[in-house]
Amino acid sequence: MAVLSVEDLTVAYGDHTVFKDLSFTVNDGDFLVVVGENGVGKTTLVRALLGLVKPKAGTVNIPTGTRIGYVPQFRNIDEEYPLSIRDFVALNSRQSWLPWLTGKERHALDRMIRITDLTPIAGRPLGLASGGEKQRAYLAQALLPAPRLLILDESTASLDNEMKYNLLDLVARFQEAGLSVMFITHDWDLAEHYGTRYLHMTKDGYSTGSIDELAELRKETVEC
Ligand SMILES: Nc1ncnc2c1ncn2[C@@H]1O[C@H](COP(=O)(O)OP(=O)(O)OP(=O)(O)O)[C@@H](O)[C@H]1O
Repeated sequence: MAVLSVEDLTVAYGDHTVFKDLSFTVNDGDFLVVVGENGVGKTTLVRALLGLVKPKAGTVNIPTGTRIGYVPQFRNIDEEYPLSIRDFVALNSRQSWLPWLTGKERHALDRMIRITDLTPIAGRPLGLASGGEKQRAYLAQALLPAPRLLILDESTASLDNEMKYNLLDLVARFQEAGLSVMFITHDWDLAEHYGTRYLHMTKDGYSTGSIDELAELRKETVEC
């Protein structure tokens, strides 16, 4: 079943059309990798999917009640940031109106912290965490409400290779359990390793298809 289907989507900032007539679908359990050069509109697409920019034309269809988790491209967390890793992850946990966490919420939080290997450092201020630890905390926060679709915008860009694979292995475990993933990246190796489908955006248009087709496309493309 489709978690997300985009039809003939056109987004512009003023007179500047970023992309035009874009159509693709993400089904349950898909790992869609979105690749393309700087400035082709990958982040703009995510913003349109999240309702942060209004499309000029076309539609974004997401079944009612679908939860979306989102890990953005940049976050400025400075060293003074006061929340612990645990409290930061917990910001996304409150499902009830109560000002404190219920037993069930606390249980889900502890479980997520464990799965994302944050237990030994959960009490540490987020601002003092390493880049990789921060990424795991952002991921844990996004996954806590059990989204059906997770959008990762360049979430591995600042990590070394081993950390990139660690983080995405974690994401892949959730995908095996049914999560759909949309991963924006410049890294075609990562895209081929984890993706099941691809969306390649260019200045002149786009293509989409299975991950095997991405491997073919890669041979013909200079940008990777
Ligand atoms: N708020 C805005 N107002 C006007 N133009 C914008 C705005 N945000 C982005 N743009 C422009 O839209 C185009 C697409 O930007 P976007 O950030 O979506 O590209 P991208 O593919 O994510 O790039 P990158 O890979 O460098 O992150 C760029 O030309 C950018 O300058």
